[in-house]
Amino acid sequence: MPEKILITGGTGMVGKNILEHPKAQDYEILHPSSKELNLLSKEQVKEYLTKYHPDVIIHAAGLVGGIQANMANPVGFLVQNLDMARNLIGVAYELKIPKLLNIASSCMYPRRAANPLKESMILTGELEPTNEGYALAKIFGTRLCEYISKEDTQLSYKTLIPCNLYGKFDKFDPKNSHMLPAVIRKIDQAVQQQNNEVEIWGDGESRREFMYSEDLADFIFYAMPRFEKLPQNLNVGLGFDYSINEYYATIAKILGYKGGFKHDLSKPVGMKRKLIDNSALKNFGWQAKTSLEEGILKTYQYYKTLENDKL
Ligand SMILES: NC(=O)C1=CN([C@@H]2O[C@H](COP(=O)(O)OP(=O)(O)OC[C@H]3O[C@@H](n4cnc5c(N)ncnc54)[C@H](OP(=O)(O)O)[C@@H]3O)[C@@H](O)[C@H]2O)C=CC1
Ligand SMILES: C[C@H]1O[C@H](OP(=O)(O)OP(=O)(O)OC[C@H]2O[C@@H](n3cnc4c(=O)[nH]c(N)nc43)[C@H](O)[C@@H]2O)[C@@H](O)[C@@H](O)C1=O
Repeated sequence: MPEKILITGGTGMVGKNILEHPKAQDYEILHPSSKELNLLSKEQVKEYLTKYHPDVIIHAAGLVGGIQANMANPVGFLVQNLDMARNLIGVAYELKIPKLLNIASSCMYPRRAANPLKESMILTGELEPTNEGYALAKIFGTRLCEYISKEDTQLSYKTLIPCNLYGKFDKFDPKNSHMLPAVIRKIDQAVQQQNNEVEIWGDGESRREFMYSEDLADFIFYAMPRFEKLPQNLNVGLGFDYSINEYYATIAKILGYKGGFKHDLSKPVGMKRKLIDNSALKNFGWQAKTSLEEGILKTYQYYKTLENDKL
């Protein structure tokens, strides 16, 4: 019998990349949308998990957005993400679901911690204010998994800490999107409209580590048969980063934009740098395969398939 996996967030970017991965066929996968299973309702979570009792849960659901969405709605980002984690992880624990993989984020590292950010640095300092609510919820889920795995050794609840992600099924609208899809949209529009100036938020000197989402899906299927060996908390990133200016320049090259750039210093910039340490990931025996250029091209091709009303 194949292992039965429940994926939350199966309609999102990470979830869809997991479901599209060739190794998904080796498992029986349940992937309810939020309409079928609203994680904000403890009753629904209990009913669903009691009915289906999966062997593994991959928690990839959340309220997710870029810096501006986080700043505009800190209450939602804190409360919804915390409630989803509390209901899902809490009920899984009550029902003794054996394995759970919680997806956190590099946002939960302290804003002033030295880079590269090691797993041991969680809760060692003040958080970045632009996404503090979201980070607190992610820390809550991460610690809850740690406590459960310690308290009941029959249960193995682990956390992955990905860097920024991008790829197919990303969000491209300027209010909610992360930097990379936002820039693909901006530069594509400039090319289409023959504009010669694109605006960069901030001075462009901040640095980010962006991994192609398909690579995270690949890591998850690498980790599944090795679940017991997976560290309690594991950074999943590339081991290198680029400045925001470099991302704009690379996207411009791939999309054929020849115009200039202007920095808007009134826009939020967030963390100066959040490069995660990938030594434990390397020891675990995996590394990302997609180059930035290849990932941008594939994401751009996906973007061009979207109808205007889906942007
Ligand atoms: N994108 C990124 O850069 C990064 C993401 N992460 C983490 O990865 C995970 C996935 O992110 P990503 O795929 O980008 O996010 P998306 O915004 O693309 O997808 C979010 C998913 O969460 C689901 N969801 C939202 N609210 C609920 C709810 N109340 N009940 C059930 N499901 C709900 C949505 O379902 P529906 O559509 O049916 O409402 C959707 O499937 C998140 O935990 C995120 O924090 C970590 C680091 C970086
Ligand atoms: C992974 C992590 O990602 C989020 O944090 P973030 O990395 O700060 O978010 P971001 O991708 O939106 O921005 C990255 C950088 O890029 C700069 N930037 C330039 N120009 C644009 C631009 O046009 N749009 C955006 N959004 N940013 C821009 C922007 O000023 C910033 O310096 C968390 O909220 C949270 O969601 C989370 O988990």
